[in-house]
Amino acid sequence: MENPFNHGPEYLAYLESLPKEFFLKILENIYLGIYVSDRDGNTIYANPAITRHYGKRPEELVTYSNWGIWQGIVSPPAYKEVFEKKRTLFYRQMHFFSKEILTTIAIPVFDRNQDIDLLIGITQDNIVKFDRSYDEIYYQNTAESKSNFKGIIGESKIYLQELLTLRRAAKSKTSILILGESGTGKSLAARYVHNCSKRKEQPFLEINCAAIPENLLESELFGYVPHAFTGANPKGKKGLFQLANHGTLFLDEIGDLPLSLQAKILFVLETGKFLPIGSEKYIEVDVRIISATNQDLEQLIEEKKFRDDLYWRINAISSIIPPLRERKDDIVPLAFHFLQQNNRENGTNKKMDPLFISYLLQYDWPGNVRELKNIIERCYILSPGYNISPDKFPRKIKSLDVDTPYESQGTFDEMMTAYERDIIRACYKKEKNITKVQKRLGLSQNKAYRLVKKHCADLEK
Ligand SMILES: Nc1ncnc2c1ncn2[C@@H]1O[C@H](COP(=O)(O)OP(=O)(O)OP(=O)(O)O)[C@@H](O)[C@H]1O
Repeated sequence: MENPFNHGPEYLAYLESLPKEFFLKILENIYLGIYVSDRDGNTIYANPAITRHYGKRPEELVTYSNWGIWQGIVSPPAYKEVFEKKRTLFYRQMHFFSKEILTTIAIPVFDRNQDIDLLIGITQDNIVKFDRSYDEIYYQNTAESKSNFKGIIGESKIYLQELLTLRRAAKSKTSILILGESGTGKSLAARYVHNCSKRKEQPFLEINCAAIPENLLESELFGYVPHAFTGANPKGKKGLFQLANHGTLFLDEIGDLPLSLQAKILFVLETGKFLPIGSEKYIEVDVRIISATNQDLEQLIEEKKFRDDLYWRINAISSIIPPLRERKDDIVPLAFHFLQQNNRENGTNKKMDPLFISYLLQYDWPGNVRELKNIIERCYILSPGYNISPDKFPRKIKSLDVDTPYESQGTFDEMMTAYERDIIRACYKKEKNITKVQKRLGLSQNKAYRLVKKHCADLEK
């Protein structure tokens, strides 16, 4: 048997073991019209569905010896051209008598000398009424469709459920607290709430409370009057609360908000007004607050670093965005989405190979969606060809794959040390404690201590 698809020997043997009746059953029952001509244009096979398209029964067709018969039936005829162009052709044809439009694919099959051996024609009429279309099914089950929000990707039940909660909460003015590990998509979720709300035409402003020093944070949030303090803009400055009036203000990393500002924010939330720095006149605002953090706020309350009254105010509704490792169904759609972004920006059409995808699914993604996005971008940039293959993965991801074809990365001892390092570091990052690493990996106390010291010195600081 010819093996143009380079099947492995086992699969090839399996195919050869299947009985002829099995293949006949498939061909005869397929709803698409199929016929096969030899290199001289003699029709050597036609399946029953072809009758629906061309009004001729298979036995009538195979007795004709020349593909020229099609010239009086469909226009334009495809088959002569396939012999000239020697490639698959896609045609829209019209049936002369019924005036129906047919979609036809004419596929040349080559012999060892690259001459056309057979020609396969596949024909489909366009009158088929689809019971369901892929787009419809796919779209119904994705975050983009459920959310009406372009660029939010997800198919896992737990993620879609979280988006549903947020969408419902968006309808009111209630404060929302979004929790989740870093990189899970909390900021994106905040935007999503805004877009689902009546405020979507109004401003959406965000500030990262951890990234700005306390004194600047206050003037960013509340603004100041002219000459409020030395170094201030003489014209004064409007704060985010004022700029976001009628819209949404997103307070990212709210766990890092200094206590003094927590009191001020609580006041705005309770009264709907605030004093800009240096002013004695309250400004009234109507702002929806969404906050996010990856810290444990209840723990911060116990440590007296976060006010519990503010906590209850911002937490009218809370949503926990699950880490990516708990919603593996989202990994592939997200990866495709990020790859498409890169393809679009660069006018390319790179594809991920199946091994690449299996690596994606095996990894734990401690940096969540952000890490996935970065890895896809990195692999996209580093893969020069059409195919994105996993050899561009960072070693920490590759080391998880036990089925990787062997490729030498040094001596046996060097590879074992690298492997040991990956395991210990991954475990220590997760457990953050030597005793837990010891238990998790079933090590002796001494060995756990020695390995963590050896491989995780930088993580211990
Ligand atoms: N469901 C999603 N669909 C598409 N892109 C996503 C999704 N979730 C996250 N991203 C992308 O992943 C990156 C990280 O998301 P985002 O900044 O919202 O995370 P975060 O939880 O707010 O992170 P941090 O805690 O560090 O502030 C962003 O580029 C974001 O657009």
